[in-house]
Amino acid sequence: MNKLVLIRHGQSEWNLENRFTGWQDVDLSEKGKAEAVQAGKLLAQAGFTFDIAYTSMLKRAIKTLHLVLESMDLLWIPEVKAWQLNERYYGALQGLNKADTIEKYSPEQVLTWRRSFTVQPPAVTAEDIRSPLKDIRYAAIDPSLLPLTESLETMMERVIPYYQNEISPALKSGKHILIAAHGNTLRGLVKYLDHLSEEDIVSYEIPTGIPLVYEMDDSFVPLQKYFLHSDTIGNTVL
Ligand SMILES: O=C(O)[C@@H](CO)OP(=O)(O)O
Repeated sequence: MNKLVLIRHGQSEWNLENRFTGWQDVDLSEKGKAEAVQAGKLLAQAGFTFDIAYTSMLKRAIKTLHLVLESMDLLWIPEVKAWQLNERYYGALQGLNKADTIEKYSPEQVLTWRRSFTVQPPAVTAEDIRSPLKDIRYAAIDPSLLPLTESLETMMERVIPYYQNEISPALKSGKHILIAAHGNTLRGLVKYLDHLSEEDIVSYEIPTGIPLVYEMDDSFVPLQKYFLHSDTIGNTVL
């Protein structure tokens, strides 16, 4: 049985403050750190091990990965940081409070910005302080690839090719893989792996800091998936 483990970062400071985050590089909250440590303990207890890990260029995912690996005594494994695994770029909404934004526009408008497959939130300008073009960590990347806003659909245009070209070959070579990323990055990956429709993915949510385990057949077709909670251990089917 081939397994692939995905984990959304633990609760971030802006999850806690209910703010649109996207590519803003906010830290984990204390609860988020504890979630990551607990996830690592559960993975170790359930007998998981990893040969390589993939994460984004944002510290909430990187720190989650490190806390998980530290809990598993696997800090030594190779890790790859890829901007393609960054959270969906939330454009000009980044930094705003979600409840205030509902008040200012409407619940329907905010829901559309948050969960529509195709609608992009308002873009930032290239000069905006939040623009990836202003961020040194993306300086080596072709600027035409860097987003100023993204829908789930356009985000998947970077996430899925990265999965197909980098992660899937490693999986097929027999490596045990952990991906520590973000709510929407992982929603996009789940949509791809499970062939979900645009309608189905709208209501699919991924909690912070809970490992999502894919079991795959010999052709790496997903057979089933489950969240690893303490009560899941010993009972791997949800
Ligand atoms: O703010 C964000 O970047 C994301 C994830 O926290 O929020 P949402 O749930 O609205 O996609």
